[in-house]
Amino acid sequence: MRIAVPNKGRLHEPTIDLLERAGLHVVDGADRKLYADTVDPDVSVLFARAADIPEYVADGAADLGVTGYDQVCEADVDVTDLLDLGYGQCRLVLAAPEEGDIETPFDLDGRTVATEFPTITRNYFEERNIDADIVEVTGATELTPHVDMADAIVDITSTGTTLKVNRLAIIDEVLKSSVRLVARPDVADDGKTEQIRMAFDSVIAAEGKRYLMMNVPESNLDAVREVIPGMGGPTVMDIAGSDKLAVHAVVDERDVFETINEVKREGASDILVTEIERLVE
Ligand SMILES: Nc1ncnc2c1ncn2[C@@H]1O[C@H](COP(=O)(O)OP(=O)(O)OP(=O)(O)O)[C@@H](O)[C@H]1O
Ligand SMILES: O=P(O)(O)OC[C@H]1O[C@H](OP(=O)(O)OP(=O)(O)O)[C@H](O)[C@@H]1O
Ligand SMILES: [Mg+2]
Repeated sequence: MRIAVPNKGRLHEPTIDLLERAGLHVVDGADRKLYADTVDPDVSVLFARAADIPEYVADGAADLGVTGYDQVCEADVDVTDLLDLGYGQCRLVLAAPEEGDIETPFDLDGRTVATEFPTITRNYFEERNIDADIVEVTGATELTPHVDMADAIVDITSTGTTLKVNRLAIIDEVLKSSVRLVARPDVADDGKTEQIRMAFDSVIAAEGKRYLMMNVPESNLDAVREVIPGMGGPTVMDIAGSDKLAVHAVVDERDVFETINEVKREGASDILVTEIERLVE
């Protein structure tokens, strides 16, 4: 099974990090290498541009791919969206100069729109019966309205800083995006694919969770149970030679502070908090 992952850009590092945490450590993935093995002999990695990944998966150069949903839509190929990986969150928006006369998408009838996403943009205007002229650019899209190349743009925004600096206002949201795990349809139901999807899913499930361990006098167990917001209730174990019980629970990171104070009040001691790498439900 070969997974295509971004070779550079903002999605590269978080994707390598995700592979690591999912237990698919990349072996000898030196800079500029095209392929690398992972610790799993059945899984290798292909490094490619984020924009090329959907095509590579559809064509069979890779079986699975990790890339932005915007790139999946733009490529317009037949791949199956298996899992939202949660990072790389951004929006594709239609934007025009703040001081201009464009206030709605319909003001772009007979006008020009520059974008790195011509397919998505064309579909957007066609669905609304707006006859806009699409100009494809490969970067610095935000500049085009200021050099008379376009009347508006369709581009990515997340914090909004780039639009603001370039005095552009959002007219409409075209698409919401985040990074996805995609598969070629013929391997989407494969056992190995499911293993990889589950491994990624377990990493996402563990995010923002902590593992809480403590010792509790047997007589206080019910009171401690009451205050632990853990998933599916805590695990309770006997401690040999002690009248205390070991209580373990998975708790939301934001509840840890409050929970520790409460269980201490109910007689818990030797409290340990650890990070969770993966959580398979
Ligand atoms: N500002 C942003 N915030 C969040 N996600 C973003 C942002 N810009 C891009 N992305 C996501 O990351 C993907 C790849 O963008 P990135 O800029 O890393 O690649 P690239 O532009 O192909 O790389 P490069 O510019 O180095 O050639 C986009 O398709 C989108 O899904
Ligand atoms: O809303 P913001 O937080 O300002 O982000 C938006 C910017 O981020 C992306 O560019 P990137 O930084 O990837 O540079 P690039 O044009 O070289 O790809 C995108 O093309 C926008 O220009
Ligand atoms: Mg970019």
